[in-house]
Amino acid sequence: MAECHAAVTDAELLEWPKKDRHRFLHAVYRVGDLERSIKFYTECFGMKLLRKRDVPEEKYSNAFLGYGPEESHFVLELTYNYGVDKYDIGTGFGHFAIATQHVYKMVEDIRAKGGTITREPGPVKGGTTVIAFVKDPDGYLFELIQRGPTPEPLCQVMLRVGDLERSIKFYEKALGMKVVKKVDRPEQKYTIAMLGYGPEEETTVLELTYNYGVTEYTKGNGYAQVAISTEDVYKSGEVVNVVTQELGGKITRPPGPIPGINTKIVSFLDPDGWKTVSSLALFSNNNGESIILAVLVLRI
Ligand SMILES: C[C@@H](O)C(=O)SC[C@H](NC(=O)CC[C@H](N)C(=O)O)C(=O)NCC(=O)O
Repeated sequence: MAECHAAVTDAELLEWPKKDRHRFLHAVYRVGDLERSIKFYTECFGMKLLRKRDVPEEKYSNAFLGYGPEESHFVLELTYNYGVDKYDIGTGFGHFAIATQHVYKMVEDIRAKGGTITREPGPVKGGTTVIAFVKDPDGYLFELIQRGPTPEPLCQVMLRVGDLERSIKFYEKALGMKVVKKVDRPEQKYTIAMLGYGPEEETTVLELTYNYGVTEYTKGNGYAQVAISTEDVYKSGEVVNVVTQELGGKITRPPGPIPGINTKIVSFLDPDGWKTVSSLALFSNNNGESIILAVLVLRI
């Protein structure tokens, strides 16, 4: 009887992420020289510096960059830890992607400014979309993708996973994401799934890549996390608890406030060992009014 009751409760709980208001908020990663990164992202990628903050008591600074305000756009949160000028990016993190109408021109402009092009512009192997890859000053890769005009140029976070179907189930169940595209390229021996909350041409997606036969990657210590909004961090924590029991992963920080600031978080590991956190943030609703939502943060 008790088991039956628990099953019903879990089933009801798993409905919550489908109703929740999720969106990709920001990605956090560590850089060795904040001013160098700001110069590169503003001059080479055309991003705006949205804000900076220094936290001397904890010996770090942040810079927030992107193509629009944090209240409505996905942004990059760069962290500089005092005195640390180098990070290991690992093999699991893939890239961030920028959608542009002009990949060839953007590449030439970046090259002229001294940027490193690691993959020249041209159709993706096995497909037709024109892409290029650029390495930032810390070694993080940015894929440039040729597309029409988009409200969200910062369009992908690519992570490699060891079992794509398991990961898809995890992100669908725990975070209410949907598979918006799946591509298998047997010739190139990989499958990718784009997961998110809307069409990939309009909103940021999580691109999960499965390379045939590869189940393990290193995490490094550079890339940190992606933040996803939720209206109720406690309910989301309960959902994650259920999902991790079924699919793997675990909660690493239970839902609750961060001392001293008006932010609530929960953190968890996904089945590949990517971590998750949650917090509170300001957003604008469809009427342009500011509202407060809780935030889930995926972290590796
Ligand atoms: C448009 C969309 O299909 C892409 O851009 S996919 C990009 C493609 N991805 C991979 O190859 C993933 C597997 C790879 N082994 C990895 O782990 O990164 C890519 O990067 N293609 C490179 C190319 O030169 O076309």
